Amino acid sequence: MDSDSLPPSISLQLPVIDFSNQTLKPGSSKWDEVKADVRKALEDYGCFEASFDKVSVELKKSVFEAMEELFDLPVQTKQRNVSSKPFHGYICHNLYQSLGIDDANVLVKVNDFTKQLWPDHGNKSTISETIHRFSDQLLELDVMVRRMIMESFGIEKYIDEHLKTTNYLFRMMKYTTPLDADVEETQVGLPAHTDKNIITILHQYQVDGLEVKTKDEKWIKVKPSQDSFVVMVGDSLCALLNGRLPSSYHRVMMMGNKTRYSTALFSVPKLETIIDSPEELVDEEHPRIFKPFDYKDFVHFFHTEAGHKAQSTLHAYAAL
Ligand SMILES: O=C(O)CCC(=O)C(=O)O
Ligand SMILES: [Fe+2]
Repeated sequence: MDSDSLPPSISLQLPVIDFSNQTLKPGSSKWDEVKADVRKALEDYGCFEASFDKVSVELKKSVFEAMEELFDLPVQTKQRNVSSKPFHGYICHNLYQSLGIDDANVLVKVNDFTKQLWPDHGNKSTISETIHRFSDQLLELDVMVRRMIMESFGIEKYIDEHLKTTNYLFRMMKYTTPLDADVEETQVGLPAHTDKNIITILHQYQVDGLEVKTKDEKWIKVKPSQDSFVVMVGDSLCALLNGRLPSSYHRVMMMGNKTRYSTALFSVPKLETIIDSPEELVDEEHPRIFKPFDYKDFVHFFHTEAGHKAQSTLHAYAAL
């Protein structure tokens, strides 16, 4: 049987790393300890669960309520969530719907999004503030993880330059199964894929469904938890690191007829950015694996037939 159609193993669990320590500052011994755990977890799984209490339970609840209100809008209204960038706006296929906000850490941009959906706006600025605050707090986790990874591979001198070449896309997802779905039946919410960006930070609201694949082709079911976020390596980070960290292969499987909500903060290379691993990561033991590429062309390739068919878009597109 093709491993993509296998059910998840019940005994496996992702590593959990604690980011709640308020004194987690670069250079501290705690920082170095967490950095080593991050590197190990990402080498082994391409992802881990971060417990991060900076985002309060109340804020998560407000984001959830905002999502309920947003997805309850008529389809024609949701379709006003458009973007000049490909696949950044409203998407709907099968069980999956998603709304996207580019530069969600910039309040004006989040307000533009809510104004697209509610032109007379009214009191919707509270929704913008909620989404902005949530993205802004998660951004701290993204930057900490990226700094740790770059330090760990001895390329921290590039961090400022690297951070300047990326921005943040926030996506809200709703998965709806048919009301009459059999409670025992499993349906594909989102087919197995790797993300194309740098880092993805996912949160699932109460209803599970996220599964990640291990190196030996087993699926791990990620249990939703109040204060944990799943941090994943995307293809662009894998390429930047000359393949030293694998990107996470994951999918969403839906059981029964529960509606599922999730959010994702993606750090994404700006469209014209060239992804190229620094010389420090290339030597005899680690020959260059990928040709330098323009992120825009890579995403474009992903949306071609060859890109969709490939088991690894990154290898099909950029392997030397
Ligand atoms: O909904 C989820 O938990 C996963 C979403 C996802 O993988 C994606 O948007 O790339
Ligand atoms: Fe994904």
